Amino acid sequence: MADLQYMSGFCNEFASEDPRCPGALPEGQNNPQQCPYGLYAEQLSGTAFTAPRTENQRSWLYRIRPSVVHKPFEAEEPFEEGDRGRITHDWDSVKPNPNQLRWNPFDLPKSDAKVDFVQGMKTVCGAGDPKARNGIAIYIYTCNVPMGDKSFYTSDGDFLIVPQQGGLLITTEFGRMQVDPNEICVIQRGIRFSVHVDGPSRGYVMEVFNGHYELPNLGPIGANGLANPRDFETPCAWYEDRDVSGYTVISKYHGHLFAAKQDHSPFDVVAWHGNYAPYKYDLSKFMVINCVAFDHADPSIFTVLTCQSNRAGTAIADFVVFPPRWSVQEHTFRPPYYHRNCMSEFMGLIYGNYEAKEDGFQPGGGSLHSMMTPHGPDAECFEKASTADLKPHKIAEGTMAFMFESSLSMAVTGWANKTKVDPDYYKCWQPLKKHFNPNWKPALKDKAQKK
Ligand SMILES: O=C(O)Cc1cc(O)ccc1O
Ligand SMILES: [Fe+2]
Repeated sequence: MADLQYMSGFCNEFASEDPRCPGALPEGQNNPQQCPYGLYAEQLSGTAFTAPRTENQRSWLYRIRPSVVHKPFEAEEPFEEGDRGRITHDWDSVKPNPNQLRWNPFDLPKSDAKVDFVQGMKTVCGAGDPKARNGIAIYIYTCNVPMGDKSFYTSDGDFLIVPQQGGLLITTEFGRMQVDPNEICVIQRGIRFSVHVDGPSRGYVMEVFNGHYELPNLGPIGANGLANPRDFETPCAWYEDRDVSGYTVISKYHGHLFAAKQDHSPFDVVAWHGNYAPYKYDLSKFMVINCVAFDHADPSIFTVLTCQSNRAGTAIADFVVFPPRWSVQEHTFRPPYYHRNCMSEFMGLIYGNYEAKEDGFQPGGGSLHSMMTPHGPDAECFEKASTADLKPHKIAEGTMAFMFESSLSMAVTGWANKTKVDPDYYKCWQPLKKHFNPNWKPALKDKAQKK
């Protein structure tokens, strides 16, 4: 395992030099007539030049060759026959499907197939258009071989990657990071990266076509809590000076893949500074807040990262986790409530199970409860939790479920409509019994509880 170095903090103004080239960052200016070590200066803008200072994101990269040294991009051939559209933002070629959807674990590549991260990425659902810079896409990747002399970037948005099986050693222009299951990383628009895996690997990706992921406001929670800024880790500069004939750079542009050849590795950034840089985060560091009196708090208390729309408090995308925690509420139905939401909820499971559906929802699978589609605990969960002894319980131990929640109404792709869909999902709610009793009277115990 490579010795990887990180810098701590969320979206800081970082400055990093590969230790092999001390002084590679120009002093006091960005564009000296000649950069130290004969490097080229290149700016990578993550916001408009004129974005307010509090939102402005850009980095300066000092590299062996500028990124522009490549042959023209050409449309990538589909990986397999009939595979065209595995990455797509065409939401209109498939009939809408408002049903509750659950996917069994997505298949890992067969052992005799060689599939890398980019080849194994497929769009599950999404909405909007990267051309208009408004929308999101959710992908599943399954792969089993490193990308080798190939790198990838998306011109369309920022990637939030959630590995579920198999660690990812990700080389980026800013340095290298190891991202294992129960960790996540964000790689922003334009940043080239190459994923190394050691075996069968699977995970989830959410891409936002506008804005950037940020930490949620904490409001009355105060100055600390949830995902704390210092627990985010950004790689330190690392470069390779490697001439390679036929190195491939893949670009996702307007939802299509394009490949360009160049004769060197793009990971030739010797030093960089700025606040537009990839980062990773270990979900076990999330400082969980939960209800300690009564009632079920909305899952927004578990928000790790959010990408806001222009409407105050309404997210284009929230990344929410359901970590191990104590459940202590009194006279309360403790699991998630029954729900119809003006947001869309895609859920995934990294390991273990999920409180509201202990069976059927499996690690490496997924579920989608679309806008206003009813959902909630399955019948078994309802019966158990309605009569459970309400002592303090540690819940979700050894589990990590998560949710990508969006104010956009997402469409499901043709691939996802016919792959690993659990046709019986709806059945988990059918046994929910009628408990209505028009002659019901409050029990003495209930009155006492409410005092
Ligand atoms: O399981 C879900 O649907 C996600 C969810 C969890 C929760 O605690 C409350 C509401 C909600 O939608
Ligand atoms: Fe929900």
